[in-house]
Amino acid sequence: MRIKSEDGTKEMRAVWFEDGIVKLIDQRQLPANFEIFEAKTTEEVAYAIKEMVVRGAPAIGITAAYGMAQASLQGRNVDEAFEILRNTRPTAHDLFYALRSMMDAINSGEDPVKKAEEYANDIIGRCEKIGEYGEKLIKDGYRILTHCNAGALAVGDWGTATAPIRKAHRNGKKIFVWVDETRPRLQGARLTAWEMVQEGIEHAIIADNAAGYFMRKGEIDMVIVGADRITSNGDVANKIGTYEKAVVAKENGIPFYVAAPISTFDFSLENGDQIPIEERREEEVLFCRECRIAPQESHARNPAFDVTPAKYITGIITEKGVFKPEEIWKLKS
Ligand SMILES: CSC[C@@H](O)[C@@H](O)C(=O)COP(=O)(O)O
Repeated sequence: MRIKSEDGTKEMRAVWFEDGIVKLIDQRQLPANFEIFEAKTTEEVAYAIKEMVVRGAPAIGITAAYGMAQASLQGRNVDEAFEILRNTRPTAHDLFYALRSMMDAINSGEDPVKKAEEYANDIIGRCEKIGEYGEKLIKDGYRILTHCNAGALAVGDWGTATAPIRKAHRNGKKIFVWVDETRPRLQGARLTAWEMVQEGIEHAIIADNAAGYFMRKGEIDMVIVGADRITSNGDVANKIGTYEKAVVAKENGIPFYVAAPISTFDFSLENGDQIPIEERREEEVLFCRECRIAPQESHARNPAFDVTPAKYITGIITEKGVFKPEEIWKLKS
């Protein structure tokens, strides 16, 4: 269930650690080019996270875990590495969860490389479980909408929102996936569509503002998205545009599911208003790839995430089962 290399001969994860180097499929380049980015220092790992060479909450966490292992292997001050990596992207909870796990392990004398590898395997294993629980919600013939990329590239393997989709497809259910293009970085059109092609899953890319049209026409049976942070009351931060999909889904009586491992849950926050929302460079909106699409005089705003209130969410698919937002307190350890 890994990602296939460009020539289809090798299977790989979105991120791995080899010879002291953090290696990443450069997600900025897909699907046009398949290139591996090599991060040899903490600063380069931080750059890869910040500039979205790697993106998606669980994959960001795994990259940070390898970054900590690398820093420790290089004899670098791990507190300093922790700070550098912590200040890359503010919304995805997995980043902080991974950094804390690594610091605890390092402080208690565990082998950091082994720990980072265990961390990656654990998160990917959790996502496979999400696939098993989520698959049961998908009926034969379902047409499923997803937003952004919550696939293998966003985790390392399997994905969160795409794990149930992949399992359903593998189990022989006939499914169809509506892929939101996901402006401004086009994670849907570039990355989710690329993964659907790799898996041979029937799909169509739609403009971000087209989902409501298809919902009203009765052409969407369910929505599954990933999450960057989930708070105690079941509010969910995810890629900008998720909120409006959830509201329109509820209006049309379409079930709206969020898929995420427990590493994405932040029980220290009561509700979604407390989640720090990353605001990225205006150029991401003013340009489409290298081409400026807006007048030279215009400015833009670019929040990378929004918060979907719990009341719009039918269920949260985790490695421990499917929970209503008001039930997630049961997952608090
Ligand atoms: C399994 S990934 C879940 C989320 O991280 C994903 O839906 C998302 O919003 C990614 O945002 P990105 O800005 O591409 O890192």
